[in-house]
Amino acid sequence: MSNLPLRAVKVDEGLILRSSGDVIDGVEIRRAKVIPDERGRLGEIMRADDPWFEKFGQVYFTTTYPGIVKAWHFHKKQTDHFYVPKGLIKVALYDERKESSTYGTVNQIYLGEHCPGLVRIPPGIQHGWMCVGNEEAYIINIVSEMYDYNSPDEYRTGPHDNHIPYDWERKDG
Ligand SMILES: Cc1cn([C@H]2C[C@H](O)[C@@H](COP(=O)(O)OP(=O)(O)O[C@H]3O[C@@H](C)C(=O)[C@@H](O)[C@H]3O)O2)c(=O)[nH]c1=O
Repeated sequence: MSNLPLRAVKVDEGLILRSSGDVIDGVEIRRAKVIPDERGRLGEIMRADDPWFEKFGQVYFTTTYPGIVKAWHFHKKQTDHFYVPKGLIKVALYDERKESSTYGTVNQIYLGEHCPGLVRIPPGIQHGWMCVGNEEAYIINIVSEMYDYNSPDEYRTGPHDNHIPYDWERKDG
């Protein structure tokens, strides 16, 4: 499948979404507050009175080594919220919900310690990321469901050879 062309759309201060159309219906993206001082940094991620907050399933971290792609995944029940405190990733999303107003749309956004932000991904959206920095990236995922060891809500498609109109190749310029 050939790539869909992506154009830049500013979604919040300092966060540029690249999209083949609109922001995917149900996806939310925002800049996150980081407060530095002479001792280090403190970053807010999510709180119980957050308009995005639905319910608590679990929080976990996962990491990715430079150049590695973790994709494509989607969930039938689970909503994900990604935050990247260390390193840099490009997150790609593809809406393959046939009933969606943004069906067929690709979104891509960079998240990392220099562009702190939170991305909310509802069920049914194909998603994944590539570590594009030169150090291991740390991803915190706040999810609405607990991981079911016997029957994970994880549906996977290979990262490169697939029906999704997006490729992970670096774009030099
Ligand atoms: C989530 C989870 C996984 N695991 C296990 C399953 C597996 O053996 C190992 C690694 O899990 P995964 O292969 O799912 O890890 P990973 O590929 O890093 O998973 C993540 O990928 C990105 C792209 C996403 O979108 C996330 O939703 C998440 O699925 O950890 C747990 O034991 N407990 C958990 O809570």
